[in-house]
Amino acid sequence: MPSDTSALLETLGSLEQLKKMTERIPGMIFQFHRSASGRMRFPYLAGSVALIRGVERRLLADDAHHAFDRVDPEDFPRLMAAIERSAKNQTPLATQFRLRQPDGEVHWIAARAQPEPLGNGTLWHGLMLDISEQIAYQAHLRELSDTDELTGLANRRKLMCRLDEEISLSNRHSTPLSLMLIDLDHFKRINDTWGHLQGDQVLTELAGLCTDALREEDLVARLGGEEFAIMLPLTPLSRCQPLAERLRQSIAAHDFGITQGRVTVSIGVAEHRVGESRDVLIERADRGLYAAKHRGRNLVISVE
Ligand SMILES: Nc1nc2c(ncn2[C@@H]2O[C@H](COP(=O)(O)OP(=O)(O)OP(=O)(O)O)[C@@H](O)[C@H]2O)c(=O)[nH]1
Repeated sequence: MPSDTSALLETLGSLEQLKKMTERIPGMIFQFHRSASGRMRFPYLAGSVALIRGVERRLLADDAHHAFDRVDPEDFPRLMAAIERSAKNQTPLATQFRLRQPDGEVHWIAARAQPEPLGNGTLWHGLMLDISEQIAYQAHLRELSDTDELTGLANRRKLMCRLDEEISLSNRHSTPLSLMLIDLDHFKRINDTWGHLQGDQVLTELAGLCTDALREEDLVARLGGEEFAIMLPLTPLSRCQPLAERLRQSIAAHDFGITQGRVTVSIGVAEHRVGESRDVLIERADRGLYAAKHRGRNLVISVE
């Protein structure tokens, strides 16, 4: 066989191998072009068809909007800004966005690409990867780090974050925001009499009672030990006080599986004052709680 024929066969072989490989990679390699007039297209696109299902590649070679139309509207401006920045500064494009599939399924895509200035615009060479699993895993980790293991309620960290958000809304719009601090009475005695496992059961049931008593917008959290907190957005003290009172009564009446009436709580309540810091709000609610304990427990005390 003449050597130029064998070289040609070798080249065809490696092209075939390259084609096979790009079809099997769990993502896409691409060239993306944006002209000086803003026209966008994918002159080259190879890889997993699952990434942009239902859009013909030859259409994308002519107009990238067939793919961009699928980008979540919340992510679209960020994606365009990243492209603009990369073209302007000639720095690598690195971004992620949600892409909707024809069946409504949403995938998170990470795109990385190197820009190359051309006379009539910019050509990027890059790859896209489906990172939905990593994003879901990160969300799961975040959920774990925000959750109290025993009761499944939000933990202190989560409460503090949400309080900061709600306080800033309350400051901006002068909307009411209330906070209850709840502490089990003589919980040590419950543990000592019935054992730690039964104590845990009481904490879990109490968490359920608090959650059942409130609206979805309210946040019930376990601060640690036998102390809980409830944040009530858009709720003034005049509404929070009777809610706390009702909750106190329902807990005192609940059968926890140990002698009825043995489980009670003390509750301190305070309403956020515009401009007040998170710590001061907590400190005022805590003062109410302390007073409730001091005056004999199984009480709700509001601090004006
Ligand atoms: N079962 C169980 N007990 C806990 C947990 N965390 C803290 N405790 C117990 O909660 C009890 C809290 O006791 P204290 O701080 O003395 O308060 P108290 O007995 O509730 O008394 P007052 O608050 O003054 O009414 C301690 O016995 C802790 O061991 C937990 O996760 N599970």
